[in-house]
Amino acid sequence: MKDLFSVDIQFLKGVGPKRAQLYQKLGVDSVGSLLQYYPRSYIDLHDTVPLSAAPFDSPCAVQGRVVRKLPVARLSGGRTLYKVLCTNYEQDFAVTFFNTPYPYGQLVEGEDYIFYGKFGGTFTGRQVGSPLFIPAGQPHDVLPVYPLTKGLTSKEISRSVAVAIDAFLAQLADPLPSWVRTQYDLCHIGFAVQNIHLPQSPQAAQLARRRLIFEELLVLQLGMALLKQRTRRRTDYRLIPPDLAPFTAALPYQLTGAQRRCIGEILTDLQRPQPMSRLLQGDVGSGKTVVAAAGVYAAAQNGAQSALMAPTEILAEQHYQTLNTLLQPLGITVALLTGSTKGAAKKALLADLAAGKIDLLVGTHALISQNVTFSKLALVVTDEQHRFGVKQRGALGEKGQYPHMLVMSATPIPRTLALIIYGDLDISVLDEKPAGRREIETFAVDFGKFRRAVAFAEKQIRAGGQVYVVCPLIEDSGSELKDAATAQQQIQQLLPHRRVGLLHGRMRPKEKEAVMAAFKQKQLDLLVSTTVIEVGVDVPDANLIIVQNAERFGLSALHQLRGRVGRSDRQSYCILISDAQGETAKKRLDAMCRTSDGFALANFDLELRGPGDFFGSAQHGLPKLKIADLLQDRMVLAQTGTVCRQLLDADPQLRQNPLLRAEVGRLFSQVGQQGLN
Ligand SMILES: Nc1ncnc2c1ncn2[C@@H]1O[C@H](COP(=O)(O)OP(=O)(O)OP(=O)(O)O)[C@@H](O)[C@H]1O
Repeated sequence: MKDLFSVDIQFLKGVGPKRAQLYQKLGVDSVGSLLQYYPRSYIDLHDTVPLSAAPFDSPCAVQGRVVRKLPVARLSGGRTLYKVLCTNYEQDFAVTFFNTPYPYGQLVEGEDYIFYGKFGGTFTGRQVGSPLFIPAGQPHDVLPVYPLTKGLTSKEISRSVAVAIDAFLAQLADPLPSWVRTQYDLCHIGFAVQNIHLPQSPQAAQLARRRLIFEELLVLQLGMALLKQRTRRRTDYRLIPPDLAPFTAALPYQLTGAQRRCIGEILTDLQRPQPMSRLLQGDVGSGKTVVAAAGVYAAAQNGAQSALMAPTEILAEQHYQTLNTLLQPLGITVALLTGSTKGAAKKALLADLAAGKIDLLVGTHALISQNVTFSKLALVVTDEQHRFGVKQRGALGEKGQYPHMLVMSATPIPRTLALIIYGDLDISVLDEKPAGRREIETFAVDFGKFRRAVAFAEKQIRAGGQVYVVCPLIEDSGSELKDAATAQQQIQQLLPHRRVGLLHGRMRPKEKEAVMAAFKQKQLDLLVSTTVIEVGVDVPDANLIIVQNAERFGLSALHQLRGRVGRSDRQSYCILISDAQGETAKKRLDAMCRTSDGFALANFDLELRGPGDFFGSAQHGLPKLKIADLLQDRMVLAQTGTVCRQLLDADPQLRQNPLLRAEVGRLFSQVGQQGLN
């Protein structure tokens, strides 16, 4: 469809500059992108009902003959009424349009049509306003319904699409090689485009859909594979593996088998001439940080620098503390750069960095700002990559000569999907928790038990533990939801002798850091917080987490929250407080009580909510798909994966498949990856 993407939509008959602006809002700027603007659903006009059976309050299809078109009536307020009298032989009905002469003009007296709309009015005088209609007996009796923007109706889009198909269908070249179509029984692009928009039958629409889904997933996988190839350039930092003995000897614990295996995989990558691109996937609390630290150690032993980017300041600060404690005794200089590093301190830090005096720079996305220059950046680690995505990952990578990249994620995703979502990465999995960890006991209770939960907290604190209380809101908003500030006061009243802290996202970074540090150093017994503590916070002595209004959190958030405890060999507990009666909420809380396996919970979440939230492209920085769904269409993914490999083996840069290559470029331009060379 290459050329059609350069044909401006405004020059399509019936569109013009004003409508073109509306189309822009839908992301449609060319004839090519219009043809890829697929319907959301279809109205099947096969199913007509007799008028007497048509409901008054929901739309349906009724067949009828136009008896008489009444003269145009001018109404008050400048409105115009176009009214047509029809019959379906047992009863008459009226069809009306306000201010829209076009459909009125299309109806012909004496002809039969199928009308689709809401048949209101009275029992004796049924009336349908602005219905969709087609001549009875027309082969296209399935009408597309498009996602709309204000000012553009589904019918208008359908009309523009029909014009585009009439004018350009013959010019459509198929991006899929013919052997792929034959082998996988896929229809030609021309048939697909025509039948996704104007299906001759529901079966034809199905064939079209399948083919377009196949093409889109293939293009996605090709793009990911090309990105991966790009990272397979030569790096300036082919490292010599260091002796890890001093590193492991300095640790306060033994590495788990999984940690050793993952460190091994990373060190092997670091020796290769191509830069590493690796995802380190591990459930909450599995000990990812120390694995990353081993990579940093290896780089530093080779005289090269590392960077670690965290999604929040709290996490950046925490990583800084952990890594500094771990690495500084080994002679490695660690520094922290966040949005709150300012003035002279920042200037000095940046100068040291550029002079190669800093071995590891930890920070937030401040690391990718322009004035940050490394002298020899060999390893880039990003934490919780779903908050960054493909684009930012690339930006940090550009600060060195193809440095090695390690991405840490706690999001449990089935391997087959991880391969797609992180298609540009190799994967290491930490599938073992540190020794001595016990199952976190989880209870779901109602608000009536709040005082008992606080009494239980007191018991844990007395035994040397620490407690989180998580609330969905910061301050009392007048709703019945528990807010953090009120909860802090209540708990302080119930436990006057305990030190109760408050942490929320609206506090200044310095204040947040101070509270977090106080909690870590056990100057606070109990921390009431909003979800700022959701990701990654590590306070090993914390062994109880109480979540208020637990129904307000999704399963993955609850799992992340619970992961804040159970990070030592202390028995840990999670109390989920909720009065919600809803089925889904109850099922979620039940699942939390049943298992603490992140993968099992993720699968259950998918069943409950559908894939939308979990695999939303916004989270992963993947391009937005137009027709395919990564979860529902995962069977197709297996096929496109095979084709992707076959195509690239024969033609690594897709030079012989320029149409496919152009499709890849277009899909990935959304995530800032134009030059997929
Ligand atoms: N092999 C080990 N033995 C004992 N404790 C360990 C081991 N590895 C890591 N830990 C400790 O376990 C805790 C969790 O480690 P870490 O913070 O790296 O987890 P994580 O994988 O980043 O988890 P999350 O995704 O929840 O942040 C830390 O307190 C860390 O010191």
